[in-house]
Amino acid sequence: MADPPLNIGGGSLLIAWQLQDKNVLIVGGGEVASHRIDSVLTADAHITLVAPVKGLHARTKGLIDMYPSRITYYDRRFSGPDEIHKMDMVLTALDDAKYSRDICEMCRKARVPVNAADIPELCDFYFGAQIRDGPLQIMISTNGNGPRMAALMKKKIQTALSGKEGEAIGRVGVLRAQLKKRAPPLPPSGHAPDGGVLGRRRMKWMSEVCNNWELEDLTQLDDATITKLLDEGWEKNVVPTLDQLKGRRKRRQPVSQFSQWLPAVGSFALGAVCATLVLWARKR
Ligand SMILES: C[C@@]1(CC(=O)O)c2cc3[nH]c(cc4nc(cc5[nH]c(cc(n2)[C@H]1CCC(=O)O)[C@@](C)(CC(=O)O)[C@@H]5CCC(=O)O)C(CC(=O)O)=C4CCC(=O)O)c(CCC(=O)O)c3CC(=O)O
Ligand SMILES: NC(=O)C1=CN([C@@H]2O[C@H](COP(=O)(O)OP(=O)(O)OC[C@H]3O[C@@H](n4cnc5c(N)ncnc54)[C@H](O)[C@@H]3O)[C@@H](O)[C@H]2O)C=CC1
Repeated sequence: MADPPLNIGGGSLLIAWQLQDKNVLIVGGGEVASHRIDSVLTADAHITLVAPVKGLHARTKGLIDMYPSRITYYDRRFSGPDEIHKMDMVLTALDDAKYSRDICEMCRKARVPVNAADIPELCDFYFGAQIRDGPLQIMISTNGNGPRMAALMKKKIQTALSGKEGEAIGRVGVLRAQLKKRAPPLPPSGHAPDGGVLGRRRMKWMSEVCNNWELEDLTQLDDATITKLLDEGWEKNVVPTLDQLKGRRKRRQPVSQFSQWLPAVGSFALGAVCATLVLWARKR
């Protein structure tokens, strides 16, 4: 095994926090709060939003109207620690740093994780620039150094993506779920009778499918093709290609312009050499 790195530390923990059906309190209703609402709704949590109506940004207003069953809105100022206790997370986006500070303190006492958009040093976690394509979620963080730089890095990364990744990953998710049904990770007893041999074979096979298949081919994994891949691949312990599964001949590699013209150019050159030799021989 490789040695552990020497200069470890100085970063933050990058995790995909599961918030389904959890309660998130957002204090403040400006533009920053509106983007917090987007992020929290994407994670399927329930939002309690506390902000006086006169300070609401149009975007925030729109979201409150659009998702009445997912956002419980209170037209008032934050009222105190009682608002925090039942929360799984608190986000403040206020124009009043003193207030943000007080709320952070209350959260710390109640051991509720908190992010204050205007006070990085009091945040338990930071937001980042996000790229989302279905199940693919990429977060770019500069760890508080340059939020605008995170937005610029996002644009760079976006240009490197084809747009097919989310769909391909979604289909891999369905394949994995079907495979786990055929070869369950653990029996109800919680103890693998074969010492984990099946589990290791399952993971190796799954990794090989991801490694060997083109992204484009993975997007073609409809339900019927998944069943076929499991029958003819997993059950026989091989990883067939999409072409093999569909009974197609291997697709030809695209030929370059040059190799396409090579035979014609070659024949012409050979003809020219022969003609020159004949003429030269006649002259002599
Ligand atoms: C620490 C952090 C806390 C947190 O918010 O979690 C934080 C803090 C602060 N941001 C401030 C300003 C700006 N923030 C942005 C933009 C974004 N800020 C985001 C995250 C974070 N911002 C966290 C660190 C993330 C990291 O380091 O990677 C992004 C990535 C995600 C998001 O907010 O959802 C989102 C881009 C998303 C996208 O475009 O995709 C822009 C540019 C713009 O709006 O285009 C500016 C103006 C230019 C500038 O200052 O750089 C100020 C006021 C500073 C002041 O008053 O001078 C503070 C407070 C302070 O630093 O004191
Ligand atoms: N982290 C980030 O990405 C960024 C953070 N910021 C910071 O985020 C904060 C919010 O920015 P904006 O949304 O543009 O501000 P904003 O001024 O548009 O909104 C502030 C909101 O807080 C509400 N508010 C004020 N006191 C309140 C209280 N006691 N209880 C409930 N609600 C209250 C106001 O009614 C308003 O809705 C600012 O401090 C700003 O400096 C700004 C840009 C980016």
